[in-house]
Amino acid sequence: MSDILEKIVTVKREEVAAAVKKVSLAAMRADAESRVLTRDFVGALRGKIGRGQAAVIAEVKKASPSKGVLRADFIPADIAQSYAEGNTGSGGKVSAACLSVLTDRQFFQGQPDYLKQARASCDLPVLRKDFLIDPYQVYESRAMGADCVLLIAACLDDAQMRDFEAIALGLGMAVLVEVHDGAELDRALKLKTPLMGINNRNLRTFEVSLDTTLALRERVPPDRLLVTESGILQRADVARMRDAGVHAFLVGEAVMRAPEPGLALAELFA
Ligand SMILES: O=C(O)c1ccccc1NCC(=O)[C@H](O)[C@H](O)COP(=O)(O)O
Repeated sequence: MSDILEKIVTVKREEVAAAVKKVSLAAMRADAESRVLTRDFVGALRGKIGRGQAAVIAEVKKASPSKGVLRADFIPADIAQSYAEGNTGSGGKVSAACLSVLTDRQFFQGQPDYLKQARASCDLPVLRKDFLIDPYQVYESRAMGADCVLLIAACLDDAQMRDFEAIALGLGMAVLVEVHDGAELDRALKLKTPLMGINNRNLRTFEVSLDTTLALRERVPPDRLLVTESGILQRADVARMRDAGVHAFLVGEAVMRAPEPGLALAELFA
């Protein structure tokens, strides 16, 4: 595990230990199980692709470890609405299929309330973007309203990925499993989820290369839905991915830095 991941995981263990003291695992589980209405994350992505449109998971991210603060006027509800409404780029109307909301406080300046605010402001399914290392956080994700959780292969062993996936699916959530290399992809393909995220950002060096997706894409079977993550900054990046048969995107920085995120989305995916 890289230095930054090591630090993040250490903080997450501390956060979980503190959270369990306030709300027990049993109480968090009961809260999660009482929230039965999830929005269909996979269906939203497949729907866009079926209509020949880009399937975009648009991110609500105030800051990141690699780039610092991305946006000073950070109002999650407004940003989410802007993504959901979309805009008309030169190629027609474009809107997001889903949202991704950073809930990590220490490294991304996020918080669970941002997810709640973003979800309440629109009808898009929402990914909780955080570093899950304990089952407690999977229940917590549903309790805060998430429709999908992220499982990062670099942070989890096979048994954890399988167990966390089972909990998430049992709660009606989708699972986006994230990989960065072939060994992680092989492990991820043992899961049931169709959502395979290939992160173009090396979490150790922060170096971003779209070649990561291009190198791994042929190893993703056709029954899975490949999501290319990170580093999609300009229309040429989108075109490169489309030429390679990749139609689902997780995009943060490019749209978060723009004055009007929905307009930036439309221009990027026109
Ligand atoms: O964004 C970071 O600096 C980062 C650092 C360490 C671990 C994860 C990190 N980002 C999480 C993400 O996966 C991105 O927010 C997401 O893929 C969007 O990426 P981008 O479009 O490049 O903002």
